[in-house]
Amino acid sequence: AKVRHLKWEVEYMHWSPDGQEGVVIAINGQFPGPTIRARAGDTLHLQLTNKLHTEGVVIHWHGIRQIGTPWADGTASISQCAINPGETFLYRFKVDRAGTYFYHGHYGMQRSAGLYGSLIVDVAEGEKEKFEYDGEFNILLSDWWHKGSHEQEVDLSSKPMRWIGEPQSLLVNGRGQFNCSMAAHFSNSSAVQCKLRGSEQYAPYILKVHPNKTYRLRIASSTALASLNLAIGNHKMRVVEADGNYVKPFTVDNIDIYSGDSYSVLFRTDQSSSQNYWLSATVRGREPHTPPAFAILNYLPTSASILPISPPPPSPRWDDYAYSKAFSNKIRALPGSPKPPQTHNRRIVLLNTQTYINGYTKWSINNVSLSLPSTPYLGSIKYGVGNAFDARSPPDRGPPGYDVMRPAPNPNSTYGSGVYMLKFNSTVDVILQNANALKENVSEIHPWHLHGHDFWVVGYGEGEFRERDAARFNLRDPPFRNTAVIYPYGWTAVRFVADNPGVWAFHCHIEPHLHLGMGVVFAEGVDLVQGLPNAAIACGLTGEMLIKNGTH
Ligand SMILES: O=C1O[C@H]([C@@H](O)CO)C(O)=C1O
Repeated sequence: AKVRHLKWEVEYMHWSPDGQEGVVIAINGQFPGPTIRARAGDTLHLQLTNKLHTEGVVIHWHGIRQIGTPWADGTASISQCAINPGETFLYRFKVDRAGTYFYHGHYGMQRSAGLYGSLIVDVAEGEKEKFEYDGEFNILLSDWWHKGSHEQEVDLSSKPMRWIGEPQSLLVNGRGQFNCSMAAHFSNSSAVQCKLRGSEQYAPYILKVHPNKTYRLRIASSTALASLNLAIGNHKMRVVEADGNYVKPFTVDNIDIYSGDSYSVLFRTDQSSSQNYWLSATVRGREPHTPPAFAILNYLPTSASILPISPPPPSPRWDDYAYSKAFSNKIRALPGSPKPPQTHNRRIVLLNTQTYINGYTKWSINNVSLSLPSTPYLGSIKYGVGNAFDARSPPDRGPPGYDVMRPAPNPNSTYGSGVYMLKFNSTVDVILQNANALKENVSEIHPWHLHGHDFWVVGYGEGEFRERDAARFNLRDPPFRNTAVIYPYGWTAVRFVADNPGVWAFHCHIEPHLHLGMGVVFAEGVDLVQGLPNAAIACGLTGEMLIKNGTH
């Protein structure tokens, strides 16, 4: 195993992700940020310098569990103090398991501003993957708005809330087309055909393949909002990995991918090599106002500039939830994967509701809308600093008798910064309970992401979760993941072991929803945390503590 040294500078730059110029948060002048490639067991030693002139920054390593390094999780107000302009922070952590991961900003809405990139961990030297392939590609999916992220933050925090709406474009590896479509000739919209030379910042990503080979396609979604369906025209995909864990392989025409998810699929280049093919991503779960994203599967020696002659692959209707649920249900752990404990110590039901606080629109969990404290939890809990956050734990259940099928009779909630204190090494069930939003007959998809752990996705259900539903949990081959979706008016049950000392966010990965309070905070074994760097706690009340102790 190696120590990999990286030096990154984060700064705004002009960029045209979709043909219209805006500003993005770039890393070392790149958008998306550089792809990190390491081997399982390696340590990343990453010096991050904040070159944003007037705002802090942090980066979260999505899917990396940060075992023993909770201060490196990159969550502002939770694991560390935001890195101030001009400052350099050292992220040092182990990538302990091969898989497809990514990284992104976790402060305000910096992910929406384009702060993201891929993190690929190969198997350790001398080890073999559990499946074979001749080559691989990596795709990071995202969505893009023409309105800047700061204005979006203001819109969301206004009274009444101004919703950000649907993205203008979907991006594949940071590339999309807004002013034109590569598939205009197949569509009945007024889109004009793109005339691209290939050198544009928004030219499509090209996957160059040789015929009759097997390729691994790594896919991760860093979208701020959009749930997606991804397909490769005329090609089937065999799903082999989800969120850094092997799954029992299964073959499909297309996959659903929610924000925070990652997958590996294998595909065989068994089609005519005199043509190229579409790779497309379309919106699911929200009425689409965003055209599909395209990349080109280019069969060599055919020229990449020859557009596919077949229409883009069909995608399911945006509101065909049965289709999505069928896909979710196909995802099972590969035999030999970690098995869930057969019993639990605590069951927490998290009711997801859209609410008001003094007329401001919020998202709330058990009627509490997460409001992050100015002193990061990890330091304040470790050092027992008082009054850093709400001392009262948030509730383990929503209001009794709540009707998840209807708008709440009383839609008001309150702010909170309390923490779910989990007993170290205990087994925790969390039931994510969806409900009707503020408007009648509206309930949306929310992909929930857990930091510091993987969980077993042990069940999905419709309507309100009842204790007897637990008898149907899949404790035999549930997938081990870090992100799980809740479907409209449904519930999703996950189980995990609280065995990683630290303070961990668990939240909806839709960035505007998190910004509006849709998350909770778990803490376990914080007294066991070692080696908290001063730079991670040098703000707020822990910063004052450092000064008093003369360590500063
Ligand atoms: O948080 C959200 O707000 C809007 C809508 O509910 C109010 O405009 C929407 O679709 C969300 O996901």
